Amino acid sequence: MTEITGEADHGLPFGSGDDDDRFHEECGVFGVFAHPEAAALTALGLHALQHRGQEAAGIVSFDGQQFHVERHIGLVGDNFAKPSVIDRLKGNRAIGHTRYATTGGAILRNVQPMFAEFHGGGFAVAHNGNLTNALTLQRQLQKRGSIFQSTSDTEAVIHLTATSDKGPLVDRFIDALRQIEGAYAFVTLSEKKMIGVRDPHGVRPLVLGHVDGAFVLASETCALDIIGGRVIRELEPGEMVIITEEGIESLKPFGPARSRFCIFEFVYFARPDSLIAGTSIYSVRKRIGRELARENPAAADVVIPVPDSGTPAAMGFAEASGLPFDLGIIRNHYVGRTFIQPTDSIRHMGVKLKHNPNRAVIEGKRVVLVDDSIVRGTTSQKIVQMVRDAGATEVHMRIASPPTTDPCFYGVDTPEKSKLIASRMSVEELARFINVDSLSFLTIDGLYRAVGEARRNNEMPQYCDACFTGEYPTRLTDRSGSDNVRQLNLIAEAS
Ligand SMILES: O=P(O)(O)OC[C@H]1O[C@H](OP(=O)(O)OP(=O)(O)O)[C@H](O)[C@@H]1O
Ligand SMILES: NC(=O)CC[C@H](N)C(=O)O
Ligand code: SF4
Ligand SMILES: [Mg+2]
Repeated sequence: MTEITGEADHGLPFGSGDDDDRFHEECGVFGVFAHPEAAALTALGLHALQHRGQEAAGIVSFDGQQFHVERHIGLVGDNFAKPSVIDRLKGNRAIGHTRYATTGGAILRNVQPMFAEFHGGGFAVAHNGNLTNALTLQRQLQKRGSIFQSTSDTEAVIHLTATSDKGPLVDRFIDALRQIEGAYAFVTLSEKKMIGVRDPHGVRPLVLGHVDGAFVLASETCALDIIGGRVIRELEPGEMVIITEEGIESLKPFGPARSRFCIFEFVYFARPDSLIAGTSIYSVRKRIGRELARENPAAADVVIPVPDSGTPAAMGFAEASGLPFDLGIIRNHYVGRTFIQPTDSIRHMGVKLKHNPNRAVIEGKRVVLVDDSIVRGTTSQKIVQMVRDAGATEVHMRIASPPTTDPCFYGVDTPEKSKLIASRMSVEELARFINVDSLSFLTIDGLYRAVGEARRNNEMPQYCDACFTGEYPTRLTDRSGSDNVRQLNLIAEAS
């Protein structure tokens, strides 16, 4: 996992430099406007969004005169639970962020919300997503004199907004958004406004809600639940909402684009108790498991999830196949992510620390193991060995998504293509590698069926599924440009 303090920032446009090659969470954004407990509610909202990013968290508030900024490496609960911290975040409006880095290392100066003093006032920005032309923009801006304070992609938006020749802040922000490519859900705070906006394809989620009559923006509905708030609706792809003392206004600043929401949110990222398009993620995951069982049945005695992420799909699998479901692997919840060090030997040990077999339900059984995805194959290899050592007579692995063959450039930290095991091996080779009696993945159409479509529309896919298909919904300018995108930063830095 990421070494947080004292880490040299590699400055790469993609990937945080994290040497643990999983599909990691992305980021969580939250904001509340015109509520006397704005900072406390934001801390709670971020706590509910902790699963989306555990490296760092930050809150920016505004008290009518001044902005207050608290940004920390580490978990929300470790940094924002103390009343003294919340007391420093004065004001009745606040925005917050939980980060898992995708561009720029996990160091303090990349922690969000980012904040800048513009001509005309302060501007704070919280971003979930990743820009695919950030490095290209950064170079152009630097040639024009911009001095970047971080190595995060998000900062380009601040410079583009600051240097725009348009008039009011909203127009300058829109001007900036029209120049960026990639995926984003932004929540911003200026002296008079809180703005929420989703990219034209709506790759990343953002919901609008309210609590005690105050407007709230959040990545997921679970962040509204924790504060006793209510969902109003999801922002539409390409929609911007502007919240002021006077109320709320909705704009569509971009041309028409097809919705391409991230299908992996259903598979893994979002919390199971969150709703997307009114449907619970938990129920979609169970449907995914049912599809998986229909497509890939297994002659076995028991269905066992790889916790936590494989659990709802395993329940669906058991239901559709008529096999008993049992907790054959117990997960230790006290193995924090930062506890696992980024060396190969200790990474393997990390998996052992996290999962332990429950021999009582495994011994002498033909086991179906269900997990949501195989990224590098480390988890599967270890878990299968564990289950065999605990006395399973056969092990059949069923994966609740198609093979992950391509990296995500939209806000999920993924290993490069060559490290994605499914891009290098056929299913048969992979089955041998992880040492199972059989291995199957859900088909892409099976996944689309589980999210409520008849099948994938191959001409115009309804979702972003690029990590399974290699078909990216936006340009990847930094990757295709002539510049060497892997140029390193000149400074190594400590937080
Ligand atoms: O093939 P690998 O590279 O080993 O990665 C795949 C595993 O990583 C994720 O789980 P993770 O352990 O990160 O978290 P979880 O507890 O939320 O499932 C995912 O759910 C798989 O179980
Ligand atoms: N995972 C994310 O959404 C990260 C947001 C942004 N790209 C960053 O690295 O800070
Ligand atoms: S590439 Fe995969 S993880 Fe990334 S946004 Fe698309 S579907 Fe989601
Ligand atoms: Mg998992």
